[in-house]
Amino acid sequence: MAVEQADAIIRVRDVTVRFGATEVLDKLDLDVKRGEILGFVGPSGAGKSVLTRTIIGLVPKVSGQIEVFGVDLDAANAKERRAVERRWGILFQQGALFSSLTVAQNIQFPVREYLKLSQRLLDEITIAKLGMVGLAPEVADRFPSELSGGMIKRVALARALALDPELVFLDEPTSGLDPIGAGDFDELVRTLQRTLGLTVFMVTHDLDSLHTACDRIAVLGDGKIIAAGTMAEMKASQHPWLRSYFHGKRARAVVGSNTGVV
Ligand SMILES: Nc1ncnc2c1ncn2[C@@H]1O[C@H](COP(=O)(O)OP(=O)(O)OP(=O)(O)O)[C@@H](O)[C@H]1O
Repeated sequence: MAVEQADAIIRVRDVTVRFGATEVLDKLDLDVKRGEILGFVGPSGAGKSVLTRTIIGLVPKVSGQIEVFGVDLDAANAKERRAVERRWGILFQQGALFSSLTVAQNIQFPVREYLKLSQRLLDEITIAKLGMVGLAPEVADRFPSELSGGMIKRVALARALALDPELVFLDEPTSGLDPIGAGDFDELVRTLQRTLGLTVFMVTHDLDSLHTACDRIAVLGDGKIIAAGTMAEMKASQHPWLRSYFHGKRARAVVGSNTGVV
């Protein structure tokens, strides 16, 4: 395998996705590198969730190729595909916990799907994952309706980490959280990425997250990646959408708060 390919955990090439006559992704190319947190931004409705869902196989593409961990997911047989899926974790928008299951049952759900383990071991894994995301063991027996929004996000992250993935997809993980809760969550993602060596693909609208958590940013517009690079590169871009996003009123507020300037 070429070095270049080995370093791209996700490799998207020439991917087109349509719903009826509407083309959402148009021959899109994107690499997500090993060990990075990639922030994926773009206007509302641009297709960020669609790309995420296409990569994980929930949305069919018209054409193009997607490799994850060097495996072409179209060419893979069911067993090979399952082996790839076993190596990633997903936190969907809104947390998406099963409301009729306890926190423990939610976290154990993906583990049961792939592994046959004793209940004792499953309970140990649950407590360990809750600890990783900063939650006490007592939370295990609660139902999602008994949790705050921030706790739901943390439990959803614990579930995404249940199988010790190398790659995690986070779809707007800080949406609905207050700025302090969102900041804490960004810090948690950053710490986990560093300590576990995770690669993170994060769809976000949160400028704070882009500043504090992401190594690189990719911007989606008109069905393609219109820019990809560091925050400094995004800020230097003359592209109109990037200029208004990274230099607009909200962006100035974020930069101000990051530097302690009010
Ligand atoms: N299953 C579907 N059937 C038809 N159209 C769809 C489907 N899923 C998404 N779309 C359309 O694809 C476009 C992109 O949607 P998507 O949810 O990916 O946007 P997004 O960039 O994630 O937006 P947001 O930032 O608001 O979450 C939208 O126009 C949406 O209506």
